[in-house]
Amino acid sequence: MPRQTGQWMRLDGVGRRYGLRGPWVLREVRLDVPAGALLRVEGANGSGKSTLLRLLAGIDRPTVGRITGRPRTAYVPERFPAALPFTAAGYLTHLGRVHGLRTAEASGRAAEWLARFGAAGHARTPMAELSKGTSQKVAVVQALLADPELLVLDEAWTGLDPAARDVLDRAVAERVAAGGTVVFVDHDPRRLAGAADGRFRVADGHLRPEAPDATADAPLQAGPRTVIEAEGPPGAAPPADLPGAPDLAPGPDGTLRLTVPAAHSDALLRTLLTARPPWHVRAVTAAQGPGPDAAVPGGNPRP
Ligand SMILES: Nc1ncnc2c1ncn2[C@@H]1O[C@H](COP(=O)(O)OP(=O)(O)OP(=O)(O)O)[C@@H](O)[C@H]1O
Repeated sequence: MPRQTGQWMRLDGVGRRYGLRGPWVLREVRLDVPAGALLRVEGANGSGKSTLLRLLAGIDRPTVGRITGRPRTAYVPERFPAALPFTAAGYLTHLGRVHGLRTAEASGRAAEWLARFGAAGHARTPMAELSKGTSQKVAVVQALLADPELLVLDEAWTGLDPAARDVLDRAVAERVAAGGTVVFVDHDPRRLAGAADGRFRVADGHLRPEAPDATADAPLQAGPRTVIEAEGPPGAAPPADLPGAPDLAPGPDGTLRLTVPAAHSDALLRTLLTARPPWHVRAVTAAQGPGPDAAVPGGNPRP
């Protein structure tokens, strides 16, 4: 997909209440959604996060106010309707066509994405027979299938196994790197920590910007670390100013192994994937063994 520039969606004076006399769940929401951004929405249970995401996804309308500038949008709902009369591949191909893909393209992409999420073996399983985790993979794949400009993820990682969560992290980084925008809610505060361009909190019906991602700060040099195996163009040095000051070491088959605090892994992935020319990410795994106290820093200085 060509890189998007300057495409915005705007929420202006948006309010939502359910029923004529229901309480206002959201009031006077004003939000500019820029192209090429990763935005996180936080808030207590029942504060209105899903309500906001449904408005952003375009599957619900504001009671008052205006939403302008709708990009091509895909959405992973908090609850995915699993009991649909399709096989997984049949459903995804159908959805791909709804998103404007030709049948062969839709079924090819469905197969690729199912394989990437480790669910290729379930392509022909009826949706109603899928496990919860596989059903969630299908929910995620239907949204990724057609390279949406705006991807709205409501707790999309919940129910995925760790490998699939990593795949989704990477897919999000790729979407943003390609100029798309991703808006997400997740109960895990470490989800894509350090990578978000903006954080917002829903409280008392209002949406307010939060301070820049505090989790990107130095204390997260301690804690879990992620190993990224990446392959660059032949003979190329790694991009300058790698986020998270990764430790660098040769990996298998001519790859470079970058070990970074987990909180910085998405920002690092994004830097690698958007390098010119881009680096290819071969594997992303959790680091084994002792943390950074025992590691020898050998990477770039922190930006
Ligand atoms: N379809 C609906 N009809 C009536 N009330 C609704 C509907 N959807 C949400 N609500 C109410 O709106 C409020 C906000 O709900 P919402 O699901 O948006 O919150 P949330 O922040 O996503 O919650 P959680 O973190 O528990 O998922 C709640 O009081 C909820 O009961």
